[in-house]
Amino acid sequence: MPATDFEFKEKYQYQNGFDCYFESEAVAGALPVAQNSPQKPPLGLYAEKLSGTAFTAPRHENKQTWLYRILPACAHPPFAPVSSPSSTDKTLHYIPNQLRWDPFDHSPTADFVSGLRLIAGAGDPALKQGLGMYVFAAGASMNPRSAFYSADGDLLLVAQDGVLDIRTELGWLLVRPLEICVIPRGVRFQVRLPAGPARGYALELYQGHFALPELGPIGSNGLANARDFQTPVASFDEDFPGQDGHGADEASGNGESNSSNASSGTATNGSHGAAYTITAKFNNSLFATTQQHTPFDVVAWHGNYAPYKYDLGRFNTIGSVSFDHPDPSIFTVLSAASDRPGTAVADLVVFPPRWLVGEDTFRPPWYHRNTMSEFMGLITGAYDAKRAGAGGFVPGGASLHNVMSGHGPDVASYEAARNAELAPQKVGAGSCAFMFESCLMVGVTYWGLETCHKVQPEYNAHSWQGLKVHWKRPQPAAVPAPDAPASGDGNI
Ligand SMILES: O=C(O)Cc1cc(O)ccc1O
Ligand SMILES: [Fe+2]
Repeated sequence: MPATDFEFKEKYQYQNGFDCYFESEAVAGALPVAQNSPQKPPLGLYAEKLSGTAFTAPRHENKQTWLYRILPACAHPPFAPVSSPSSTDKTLHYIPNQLRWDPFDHSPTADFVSGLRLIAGAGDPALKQGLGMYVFAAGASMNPRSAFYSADGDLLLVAQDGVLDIRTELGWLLVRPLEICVIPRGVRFQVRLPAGPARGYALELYQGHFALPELGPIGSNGLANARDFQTPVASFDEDFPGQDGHGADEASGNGESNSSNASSGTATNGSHGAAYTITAKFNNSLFATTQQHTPFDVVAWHGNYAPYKYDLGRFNTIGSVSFDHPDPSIFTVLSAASDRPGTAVADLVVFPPRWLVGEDTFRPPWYHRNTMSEFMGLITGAYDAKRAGAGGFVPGGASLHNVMSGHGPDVASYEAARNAELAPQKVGAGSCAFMFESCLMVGVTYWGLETCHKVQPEYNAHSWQGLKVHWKRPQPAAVPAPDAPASGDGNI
């Protein structure tokens, strides 16, 4: 059901900034003053610390959030394994072929968790190394009495089709196509679909966290600006069957009541009955437990380990205004560093609408082989240098150009760009492609190679087998006289 204006304002409130130390309380006075863990936290809440880095990580990397909640997260029976395709299909197959996928199917029945498919990855969540690349397709909201978290890593979601209404322990995020969000490792969340089926891409970062890329000589603004990242405000439910939450020394907060969630409201008695299911992704297997109380009971929080969203339309695109096609690193939105400076385990790169003005320049991406692997998706529109339409690079589809796998414009794009008149040209109007780029070699799951039935077998043949030979053997030239002037073939 679409949110009314009133619901919209109440529910989706954000704090602006990237990697800030935020604080938010849904009930005034819920945050303790000048300390984190008083003997009795305000309003009878429990204090719970959520660590995103080792306690002793350097201050500039340290990430943690203090949650003030009605019951701590540990209050649940043991988890039990859940059989699911994602728990079994995690063997990665390493092949050098260029791969492209037709748009992945929508799913009428799956919710976000059952509709999340590992397509490719590298490393090992148990070692906290590497990353997973996913597509998701959901036709149903998650049960309002359910929550999901991943112990494997921070989850970056790229909405491609449909709207994601995401309830997290720390508040609500509305994520629409052309927006992305990051849910940190461990944060429990629930995905609802207020506008029908949703489809998108996800990257799970098994190590470290995303940061904004260095700007170097660009200066202090540009690319994704820090103030455009948005983190939710605290929001909570009260549903604690069999518990009297109104002890003599405790005040009851006014829970934010969400009209689309039958379980929410201000009731603190056991009238609802049904249990909440918590599903955990742990070493790429799913486990579930049930508990009688809502997991969305965080009344206040403070810290710098929190979900956030970003509208890709706010990206400040920078490019060459003289000649040559620059490296795509100028399009980096977020970057997760490896141990080597400047070498990312995962970059999120976008290709937004932009002007191309390069003189005497082959304007599309050059042919190249990259020591990094490149997984690309298309949110909307068309990508320059790749065929659009059926059998091409299509919204909702994907491509993978692995370590040192050659790629570049297809024949038609090459010939067109080679002969194009080089007037200023706007490319990608109304379109947005993105890339997950990684320094790691990426393996593909059986689902990605076979079960999804989306691999385009003719991708290489249709793209590059027809490339023409333009080579012309030079005729022997007269040797220039030793006192002839320099050619002066610079750009001035
Ligand atoms: O391969 C691709 O399409 C992505 C890409 C784009 C670009 O502008 C330069 C290099 C690159 O890998
Ligand atoms: Fe590339």
